[in-house]
Amino acid sequence: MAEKTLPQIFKYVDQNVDSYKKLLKEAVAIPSVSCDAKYRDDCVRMVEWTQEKLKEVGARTELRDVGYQTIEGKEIKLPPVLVGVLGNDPKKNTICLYGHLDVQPALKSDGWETEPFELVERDGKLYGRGSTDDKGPVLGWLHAINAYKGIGEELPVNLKFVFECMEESGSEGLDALLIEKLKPEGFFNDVDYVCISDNYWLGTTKPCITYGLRGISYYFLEIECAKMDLHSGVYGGTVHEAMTDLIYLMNELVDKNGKILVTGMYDSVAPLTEAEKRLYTNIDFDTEAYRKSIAATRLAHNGDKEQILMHRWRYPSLSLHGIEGAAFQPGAKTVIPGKVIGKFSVRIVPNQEPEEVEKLVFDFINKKWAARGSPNKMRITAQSGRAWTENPDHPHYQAAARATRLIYHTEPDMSREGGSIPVTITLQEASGRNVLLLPMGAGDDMAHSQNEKINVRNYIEGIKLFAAYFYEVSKLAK
Ligand SMILES: NCC(=O)N[C@@H](Cc1c[nH]cn1)C(=O)O
Ligand SMILES: [Zn+2]
Ligand SMILES: [Zn+2]
Repeated sequence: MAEKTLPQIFKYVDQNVDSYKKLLKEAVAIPSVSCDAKYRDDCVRMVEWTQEKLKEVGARTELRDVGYQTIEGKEIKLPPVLVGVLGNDPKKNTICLYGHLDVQPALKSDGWETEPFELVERDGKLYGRGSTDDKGPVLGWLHAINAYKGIGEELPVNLKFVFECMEESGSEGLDALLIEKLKPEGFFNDVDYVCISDNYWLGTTKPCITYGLRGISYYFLEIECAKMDLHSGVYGGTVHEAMTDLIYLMNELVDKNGKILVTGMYDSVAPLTEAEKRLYTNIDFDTEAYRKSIAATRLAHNGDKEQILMHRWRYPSLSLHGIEGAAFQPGAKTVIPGKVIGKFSVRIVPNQEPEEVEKLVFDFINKKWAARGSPNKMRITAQSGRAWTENPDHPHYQAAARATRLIYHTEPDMSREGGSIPVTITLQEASGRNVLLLPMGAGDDMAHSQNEKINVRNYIEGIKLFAAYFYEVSKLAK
């Protein structure tokens, strides 16, 4: 590949900004919300739409069936997984790219300034659900491939794709597809590296490359006191209320400083070594900017940088997410909910196994429930995914760092991330190869939140970064 290829690609990308925005607008307009069965057809539509785009860049694609999920006793078909292959030159390195096409729910009434499923450009930012998590990055890969084609240059690597539409809901069916089908079929045989772009820079100016993720153990805690909702003027004072029991249990889980109260939760957390402790000192992270960007009054751990990073990356945290069945709509509704489902999760960390964490939480809740002596019905279920870490001293990381320096003219931080991408460790095990997370978006993109956005700069420079990453990986020894 000629010396001037990358500069030509960068120029091509700059000339095609409008078409990249247009495609992201189309993708965001498909409300592929995976956690709500009523959007299941949109999830399928999103997978099929992406399949067409993958075909347009020349990939061989197939939609793999991953069966059904059970929601409230009903069997619902899971969206298919989009699997693709582009190139099979044995002289070239092969990268397996993973991304997800589903999104978290969003309603304008949640507090969005504009319609969440309509991509809107304002002040150099593209607002819309999925813009940064993860539709922008997935399209970024396709645009980077297209840019090579656009300047008439052969792609310097072979690519394999795994794009799913259930990541935000525990990646149901994906592990089985990878381990029981794709691996035995030889899909990973020629894979040399795995790359995922589904996380963010730590701050807003400095790029990073990510070598660790927390896992997640998500709980549904259901309490039922009656077969229907009740008038509190008629039944209040005469029944043991489900909501009262639920609030009691949820309040037992974590203290006001965020310390998890579930017995044994910290026992198997990997011990902090002196060498690891030193790593946090050099990370470029402005806790005050982080605090201000969310308008929080005060951060935990007195806002100490090292402690904040450690509690995002290497210690478990427990969050209370919501209560299904509670009267959350505006207005003074005087109902006693008949059944409520409390939702909370534990972000789990290296050395903690999901089964072990689930047992600790179940035992703790059962003990508290027995002590409460409530006559109501209680049920707790969980879905979990493991934590992941990788060796950042690998040539793969050096290649990604060279690509990043070329685009952003600065040394990227080697970071870990507090969020979870359950399939990462499965891809690491199935391929036996080095896995790397190459984020496109910035730390203030507000994924999962109101007014999710991606900066135009991150989207466009991210496309160039992906193209440069292909080039750098192509130079690694076979
Ligand atoms: N971008 C990754 C991401 O947001 N992952 C989710 C995964 C999830 C959601 N529910 C269960 N797992 C996350 O919340 O980290
Ligand atoms: Zn994501
Ligand atoms: Zn997400």
